[in-house]
This record gives sequence, structure tokens and C-alpha cells, in this order.
Amino acid sequence: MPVVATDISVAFGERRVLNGMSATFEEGTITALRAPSGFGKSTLLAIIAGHQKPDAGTVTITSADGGDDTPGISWIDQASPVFPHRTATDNVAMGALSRGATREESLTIAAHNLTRLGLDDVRDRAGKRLSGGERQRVAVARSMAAETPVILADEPTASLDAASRGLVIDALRAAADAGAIVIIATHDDTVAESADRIIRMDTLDTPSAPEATA
Ligand SMILES: Nc1ncnc2c1ncn2[C@@H]1O[C@H](COP(=O)(O)OP(=O)(O)OP(=O)(O)O)[C@@H](O)[C@H]1O
Repeated sequence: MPVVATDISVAFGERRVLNGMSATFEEGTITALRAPSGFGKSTLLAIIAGHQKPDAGTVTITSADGGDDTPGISWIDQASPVFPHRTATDNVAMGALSRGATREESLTIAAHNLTRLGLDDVRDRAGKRLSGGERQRVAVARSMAAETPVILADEPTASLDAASRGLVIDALRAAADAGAIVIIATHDDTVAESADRIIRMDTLDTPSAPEATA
């Protein structure tokens, strides 16, 4: 079931950031949120995640079976927490454990996802000894291991070189191909080119403005 944002408005003091924005995010697609800094990309992701309440408007996320349970949501950003005293493997395995995998299964799933994100060399390294870019990829790997139906990524390639960026894009693409709803706030042209759809948030300053360009 899609994520549906309807008539979302947010202001911080006098500054109106989102003004009656509506958008639907379908399963199996990557949507890139694009705009210069300050147009509310992160704010929209935070509202979809439920981290922040809009002044007006609603977000509905219905689980695949049509029930009321909110489906799992992964959040990936540069500040995604990594447990400092646990290894990269354990950090990623937690994603699989969170969906009910056994410890043994989780370690296999973690190994697979560490490899696909180019993290084999640091799999036994404690979280606190990982670089910023490695932590960011651990967060992506954990999200892949968790197989959440919704993945919200705020500048997921910000600390990464071109090779690592490609691995993150490939992972997010694979998640979407498996049915996930992937929404990415990004300034990175390469990430945006990999998306199925781009929403230009700087063209959305009036209610009922056209919501997206392909
Ligand atoms: N908690 C807050 N209190 C006050 N202002 C805020 C708050 N959160 C965000 N803002 C402001 O709202 C605007 C939108 O912020 P947001 O982080 O959503 O933009 P963005 O498009 O993601 O920017 P960037 O590309 O720099 O990450 C900015 O002007 C920001 O300063």
C-alpha cells in the first residue's frame, strides 16, 4: 500500500516550509526529493516517519495486508546511530533480528549485506571505530537486513565516494525492486538519476501545485 501525504503544511515561526503539499509514494519505487537547501526535504521525511507533526495534513501508511499496523520504516541519514561497542556485523544483524530472524540467520543476512555495501574489511570492527562513510553504509546495510517496507533516506550518500555511492544506490534499487517504498532527500545528481520519480519541492509552494515530474 502506498504512503499518502495529503495537504501537509508546516511553518517554523514565520517561515512556511511546506504549504499544502500532497504526494503519493508507491510500492516498488524510488522517489527523489529535490530542492535547494531549506525547502523542507528533511522536514517531509520526518513527518512521514512520524518524527515530526505537521501543522495540518495527514500521512497514511497502510500495511500490506490492509491492517492498521504501521509497517516498519527505516530511517537512514548521516547521523544514523551505530551501536559503538558492537561490531559492524552485529549492527547489521540487528536489522534482521528486528524482523524475527534467528541469531544464526541474522549473521548470514548481515554478512550478505556487509558484502554488498563494500564493508567486508570492517565487519569485525566496533561501531565507534568506523568512519562516517562506513557508518552510513552500515545504516544502509541494517536497513536492507530489516527489509522494512518503507525506507526514508536523508542524504544517504553525503559522506561517500563514488564507488560507495554506487553500492548504496544499488542497494536501495534492489529494495525498491523487492517492493519497498523508497524516498530519498538528495542533492546528489547520481542518486536522483537512479530514482523512478523526482519531486521538485521548490516548485510546490502553492497548494494543489503539480506534485511531481517524472
Ligand atoms: N525544528 C526547527 N525549528 C526551526 N526551523 C526549522 C526546524 N527544522 C527545520 N527548520 C527550517 O525549516 C527549513 C526546512 O528545513 P529542512 O531541513 O527540511 O530543509 P532541507 O530541504 O532538507 O534542507 P537541506 O538540503 O539543507 O538538508 C529550513 O529553513 C530550516 O532551517
